[in-house]
Amino acid sequence: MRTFVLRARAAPTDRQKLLAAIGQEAHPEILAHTLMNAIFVAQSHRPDVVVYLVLESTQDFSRTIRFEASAMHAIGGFDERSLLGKVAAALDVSRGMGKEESRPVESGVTVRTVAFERLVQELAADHQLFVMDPKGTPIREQVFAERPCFLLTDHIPMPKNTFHTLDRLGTKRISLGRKMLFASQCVVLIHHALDER
Ligand SMILES: C[S@@+](CC[C@H](N)C(=O)[O-])C[C@H]1O[C@@H](n2cnc3c(N)ncnc32)[C@H](O)[C@@H]1O
Repeated sequence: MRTFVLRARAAPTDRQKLLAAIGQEAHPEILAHTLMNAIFVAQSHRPDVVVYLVLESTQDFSRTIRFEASAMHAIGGFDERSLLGKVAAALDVSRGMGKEESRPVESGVTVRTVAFERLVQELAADHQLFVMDPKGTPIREQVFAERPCFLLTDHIPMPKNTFHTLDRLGTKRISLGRKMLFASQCVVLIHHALDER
């Protein structure tokens, strides 16, 4: 199983704002590109993938949307409109939720009002955590266990405090080279590195 967590710090948790922001400063298209490259391959999809999108531009609570590829009956198209449509549908379902509630959206998709750091603490229980960082250990030198989980951000970096939490959880820093890439490009290279083993 491969797990990806995208911390989308600029992504609005309001459907209208999310969709209106496509191509604007918040760049919610990053969510669609990351989902697309995590789940889809040509003419098929990868069943062994879970993706968490954590949307943090909010008036109340972060929204964490979990996509489990093997449980999704209607994955739909891989274009931005379809993928952001799935995100928007989850945001609609999450309206009015209190802190740390969870609701099903459709088969394989759930939404929670859980924050990034809490999510990562939960994942640490049964995943090997990696935070993507151009200055980390080259991915080819890293040994992977059964359940690696890769942590990424949108265009806004992880706050410094988060690294203290991640260090406490034993998170390792992994590099895909010195060039700064999009999160979605990292996902492709991570899949490739694991596919080759
Ligand atoms: C566009 S980058 C984030 C850029 C952000 N301004 C920053 O300084 O972190 C998106 C995500 O990809 C990761 N990333 C980008 N290039 C990488 C590389 N060469 N190796 C490992 N991770 C990388 C970043 O760590 C981040 O999680």
